[in-house]
Amino acid sequence: MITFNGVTKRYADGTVAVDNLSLEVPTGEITVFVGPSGCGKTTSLRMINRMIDATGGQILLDGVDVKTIDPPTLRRGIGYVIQQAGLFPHRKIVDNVATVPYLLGWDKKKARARAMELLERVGLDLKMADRYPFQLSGGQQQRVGVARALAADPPVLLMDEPFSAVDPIVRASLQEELLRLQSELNKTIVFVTHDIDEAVKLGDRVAVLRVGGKLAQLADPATLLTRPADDFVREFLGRDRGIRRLSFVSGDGLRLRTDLTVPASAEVSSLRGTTEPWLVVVDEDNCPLGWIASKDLPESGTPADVELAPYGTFVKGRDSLRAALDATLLSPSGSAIAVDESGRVVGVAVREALDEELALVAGGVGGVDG
Ligand SMILES: Nc1ncnc2c1ncn2[C@@H]1O[C@H](COP(=O)(O)OP(=O)(O)OP(=O)(O)O)[C@@H](O)[C@H]1O
Repeated sequence: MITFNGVTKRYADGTVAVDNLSLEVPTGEITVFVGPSGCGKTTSLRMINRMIDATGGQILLDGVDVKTIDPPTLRRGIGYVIQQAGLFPHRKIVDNVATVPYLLGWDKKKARARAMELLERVGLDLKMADRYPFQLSGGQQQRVGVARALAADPPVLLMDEPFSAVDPIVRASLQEELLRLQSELNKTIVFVTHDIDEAVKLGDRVAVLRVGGKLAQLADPATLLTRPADDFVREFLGRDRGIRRLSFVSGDGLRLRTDLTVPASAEVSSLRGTTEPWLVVVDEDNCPLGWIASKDLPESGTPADVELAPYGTFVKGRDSLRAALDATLLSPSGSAIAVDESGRVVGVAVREALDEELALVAGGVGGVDG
């Protein structure tokens, strides 16, 4: 565990970048520092590995004041990832990743084997190993940066805006990759970003800082979105925090109907007279093909003869209520199709089911939070 105990950083010119910061970073979790530019996120992060020394208070690593540990020893147990990866341009990728093992005196073969294992782990093609950084895309370089930080298997990982220099799609995949890695590795991660969406996606806990390096709120994402501590946090979270909060509510509570599917090969005469306004047409594997309005059913033949309306799906057992709501908004029927991991229909959440669930969520919030 990392503990900030009344930590202050006053730079030589008098700027107070961090002011009496107290918080705990629990072992094996991702804690995100988020806040506007200049609020002291990077300074706070770098005081952990003593790239910057605090001018007041204490930072404890598993109960030991980091000031009592000499910086090289301290940093051996702390991986560090920065924006644009910060790779050595004149070293091959494999040697970049093996930097710390080399420094630790591992023999070259063992260090390179470890590097190759890590490249694979962060999802890079091993063909990249013998390239130089400039021969990789920004997203690939960022993966190398993560691999390098993990090379000596440090229990703590500091990440300073590691994904902010890549486009939104690559960024989303790097975030997914980090969550996947973390589910295997359980590192203690401190992650700095100015992007609140990234913070609530990645953080087990999110520390919102305000300019002057003061802690505005420390909470898990769902609590942060539901109960922002003050106007500053509320504004920083943005206007759609009610919707975003649904990302943290499972879609599993939705009541599903299983009587609304019809095979594409069905003889429609058997369906005429149905009182259901919309049905899901499925293929022979029970995967959805689209919605059909019962008023559009042909006189004879099959639903396959009709142009089907678009649909949205969510994966039961995995996706959030937000994904289910999104799925309803993609369907003229106003219902969301629930599928299993392989895309087969397991049921339909009709509008009333959504309403019931949303009412429960709103009820669960309770109290007045503005
Ligand atoms: N070496 C320095 N000397 C004086 N002031 C500094 C120094 N480094 C940072 N600062 C100031 O300390 C404050 C906090 O800076 P810091 O880089 O920690 O913020 P940040 O939240 O990481 O910002 P950003 O999101 O823009 O990177 C800022 O006002 C900055 O100008």
